[in-house]
Amino acid sequence: MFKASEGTTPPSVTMATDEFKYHICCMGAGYVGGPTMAVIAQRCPHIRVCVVDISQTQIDAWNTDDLPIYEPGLLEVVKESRGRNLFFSTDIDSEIKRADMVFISVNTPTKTTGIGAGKAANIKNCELCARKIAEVADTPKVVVEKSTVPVRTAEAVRRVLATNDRGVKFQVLSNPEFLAEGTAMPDLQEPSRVLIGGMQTDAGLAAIQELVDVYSNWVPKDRILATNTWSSELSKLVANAFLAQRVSSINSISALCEATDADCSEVSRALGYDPRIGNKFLNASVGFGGSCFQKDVLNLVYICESTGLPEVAEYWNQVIVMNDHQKARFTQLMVKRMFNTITGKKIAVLGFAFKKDTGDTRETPAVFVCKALLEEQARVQVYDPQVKRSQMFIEFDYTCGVNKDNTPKLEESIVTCEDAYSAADGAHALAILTEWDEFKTLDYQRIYNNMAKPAFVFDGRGVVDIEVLRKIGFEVYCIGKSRPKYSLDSK
Ligand SMILES: NC(=O)C1=CN([C@@H]2O[C@H](COP(=O)(O)OP(=O)(O)OC[C@H]3O[C@@H](n4cnc5c(N)ncnc54)[C@H](O)[C@@H]3O)[C@@H](O)[C@H]2O)C=CC1
Ligand SMILES: O=C(O)[C@H]1O[C@H](OP(=O)(O)OP(=O)(O)OC[C@H]2O[C@@H](n3ccc(=O)[nH]c3=O)[C@H](O)[C@@H]2O)[C@H](O)[C@@H](O)[C@@H]1O
Repeated sequence: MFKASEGTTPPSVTMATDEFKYHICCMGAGYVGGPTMAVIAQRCPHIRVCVVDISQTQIDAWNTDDLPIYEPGLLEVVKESRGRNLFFSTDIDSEIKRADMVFISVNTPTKTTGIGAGKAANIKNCELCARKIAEVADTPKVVVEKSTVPVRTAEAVRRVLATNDRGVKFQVLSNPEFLAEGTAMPDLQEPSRVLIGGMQTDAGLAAIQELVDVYSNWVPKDRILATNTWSSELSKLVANAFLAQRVSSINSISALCEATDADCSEVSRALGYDPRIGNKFLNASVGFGGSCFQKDVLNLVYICESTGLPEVAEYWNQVIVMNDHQKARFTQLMVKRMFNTITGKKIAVLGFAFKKDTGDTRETPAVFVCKALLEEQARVQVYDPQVKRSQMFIEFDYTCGVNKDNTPKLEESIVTCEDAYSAADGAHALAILTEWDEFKTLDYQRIYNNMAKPAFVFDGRGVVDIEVLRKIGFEVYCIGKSRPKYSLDSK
């Protein structure tokens, strides 16, 4: 395979498909497949990259400027290469046939039924991709697991690929993705590391080198780590488990800070100066969300249980227990502080996405908090700059099983608003559930003037300046910070 650095002329806009000497196909045009391939296409103009998906709607959106996902900087990168060497298509068979390398970047959600339900990852989509490749391939291919999968999934992928009846040779690599949503573009353009696992045979090592040659078009060599397949697959699960564990650890301490008048951000600051601990990922919050932390930790728990390691499984399960506790603790605090009843009260929810700079709502803490507020018969007025109303209802149903069939008043109890000010209008409390930058600079005096009194703020993201808001007149509660003392305090 050749590289741009070897003096190849970058292709012109009009380069025909068969003029490209190397073809990549990526199965799955989601949060990972789309951005990852956009960056490969941008950094390797000599490679033709095609992202395929079974969803026509998803592919159609990738072919417009209204991309199916919101990610800062993504549209610019897509526009640079789309139609040149980056394509989005539902013609899966043709693109697999043409490809030298096929990435599998499909969703691997937690199983909801059957063996391992609620814990094990469902790799059905990965297997279906492998079956499709086996069915249509008539030339050798390197198949790359980009999806996060249970350790030893490559073994299954290999066996499925071996069912190809034309004697085609495949190599299977593990190349897990470490991007975080909201920062996907810088994470892909300057990755902390690229991990590639493969068989330690001549053919396996050659396949690893083929993928190294793609990444080394822009990633420094010392950040490309080659290893064996199983270590690579497992490292991805462990990386997410360590990150999630860190959030649960600091969240557990946030509860202790609130009980002792210590300040959790000061504790984080003190910890962060120790280079062995590091200062990242120490922000206490209403709980972690996102499509992967819970899924991957539970998958690790399941793998430990299935390999006869119940103590190890229980250790990691506590990360989830603490996260569930943190989400529940937040709403319990709201109800308690608002005189033990929020029935009929209006609560402004600021932020619905699982973190800032994304429109992704999968496993967002906001859905759990809103569900609890609805159970208390509050009226919820939500504002999020990137989440559409329809998406919120999809999330209620998918994550919590709450829909208009079992909750007839759902649609009228959740009001979606154009901005934070209209959400707060007439509200008894603000609940800040996503750390969008714009929530830091809101005109809180204006908000206070239009709220019912006493006006409460429950900050689940450490966004507001507590002292400024208290001076305005708000009663402010912030995760990990000392609480104002009122007669309701038990201490
Ligand atoms: N979302 C994230 O930030 C990260 C996700 N991951 C992992 O990457 C994988 C993909 O995650 P996302 O991109 O978030 O998922 P996603 O749900 O956004 O996208 C997956 C796409 O695959 C498509 N698909 C499913 N089966 C298919 C098939 N047989 N053929 C073609 N397309 C098919 C779906 O239609 C969907 O568009 C998961 O294993 C996840 O754990 C890893 C790192 C970061
Ligand atoms: O496999 C994945 O899907 C990805 O999962 C995470 O990325 P992501 O979930 O997109 O976002 P994070 O920045 O990790 O945040 C996850 C959750 O933890 C929360 N969080 C994060 C950091 C922190 O200090 N406190 C905290 O509450 C965030 O608000 C968010 O809800 C990892 O950071 C990525 O490396 C990984 O590739």
